[in-house]
Amino acid sequence: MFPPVSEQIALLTRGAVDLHVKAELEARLEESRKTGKPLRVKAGFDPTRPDLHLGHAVLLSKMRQFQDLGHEAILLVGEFTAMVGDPTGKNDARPRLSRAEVQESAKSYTEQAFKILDRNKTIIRSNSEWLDKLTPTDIVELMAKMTVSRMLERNDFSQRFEAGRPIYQHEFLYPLLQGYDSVALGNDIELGGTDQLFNLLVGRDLMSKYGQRPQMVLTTPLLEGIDAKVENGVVVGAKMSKSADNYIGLTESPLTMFRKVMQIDDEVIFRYFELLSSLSNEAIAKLKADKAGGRDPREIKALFGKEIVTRFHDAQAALAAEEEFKKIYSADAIPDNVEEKTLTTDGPTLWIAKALSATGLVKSTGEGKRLVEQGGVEVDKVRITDGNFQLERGKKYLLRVGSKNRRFVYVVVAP
Ligand SMILES: Nc1ncnc2c1ncn2[C@@H]1O[C@H](COP(=O)(O)OP(=O)(O)OP(=O)(O)O)[C@@H](O)[C@H]1O
Repeated sequence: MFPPVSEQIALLTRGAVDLHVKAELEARLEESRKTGKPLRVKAGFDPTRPDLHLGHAVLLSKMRQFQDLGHEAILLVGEFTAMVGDPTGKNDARPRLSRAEVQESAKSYTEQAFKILDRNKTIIRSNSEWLDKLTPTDIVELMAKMTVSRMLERNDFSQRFEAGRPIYQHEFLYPLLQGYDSVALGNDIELGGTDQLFNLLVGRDLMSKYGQRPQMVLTTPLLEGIDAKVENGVVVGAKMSKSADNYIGLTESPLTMFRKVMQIDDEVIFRYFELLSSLSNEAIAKLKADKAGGRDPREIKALFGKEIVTRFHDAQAALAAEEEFKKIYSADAIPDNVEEKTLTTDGPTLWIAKALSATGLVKSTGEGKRLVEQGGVEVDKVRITDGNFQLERGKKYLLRVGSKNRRFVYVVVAP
């Protein structure tokens, strides 16, 4: 019932960063073919915020591959652990959430996960099922299985410790509780982003210490946010996350998704192709060569934008989003619904900075003047850089600010 092991390995290891135990994975896949028992694959998400984004899609897509090969996916909702707060990558302890907040987020995000996972082949479990029931004795036993020095091996903890920043006791509990989830589930493998490696390995250790067969661990790359850049050939930037506001959410509208894709750096877009596109490596290499050969990078980004909108909405929405985007944002396009405002002036003319601030395109005349001098303003499609530029009474002008997020207003200066 399962495809040959070599085929499964080829697919599952594509794009995986750490696979600690490739030989073990081969052996367990072999075993599952013999017994007909699927591997049980765990991935945990803490419902700290109600939305999933393309970064999460990297992990969920790997999970989906396991499902497509006939294995069993366990989507572990970290209801309990979200209240503790994962210290991974954090300089400070996270704010802790209430149960009601967590339950609300959990509902929306399991639904969103089914945009990628096969609903009929997914088991959803919440770690409140077992963690709520742990007694103080159980917790002492759990804590006795890990040393403080092992915890301090973790970069974010050791850095905080050395810098004299507080590490609270409950933060040490987090990896233990996440690991205990694996003990409770008895899964064969756990998936996570590379930032989760420490937590996943704690789970592996704990399973052995509780006398179970230890889980295998497979991590997937972290997708950088839409604000990432390339420096010396390397993608640099924070990982995509809601808190950094550099994300593309799985439920965002087709136009928003498409617009955000078009905002991505011309080089960084290839990272998105590699991690999320269904194009083959050869096809992606060809796009890179096209770009080097002078192909307009916007065309390449639009290909990715359409693929993503098609995946999370549909093909028709993707075409419509591209059309709409061109209308609003392409070089000379003026959108259909530009507002018109009539402004009055006491003098013979109206100062451009005043017009910009009166229409709300900028917050103050100071900001307006600066923006003009920096070249961020067009009047009737012509860029102006004179901070004292004047508009004449009785005339109508089209003002535009911004380059990526362009905004327009028609201004009529009252006679
Ligand atoms: N940008 C990303 N790219 C790839 N994987 C990601 C990304 N962000 C989160 N993940 C992975 O998704 C899983 C669930 O992450 P989770 O929802 O707990 O978010 P998180 O990493 O704690 O984000 P945040 O710090 O914004 O709350 C983890 O395995 C994590 O590594």
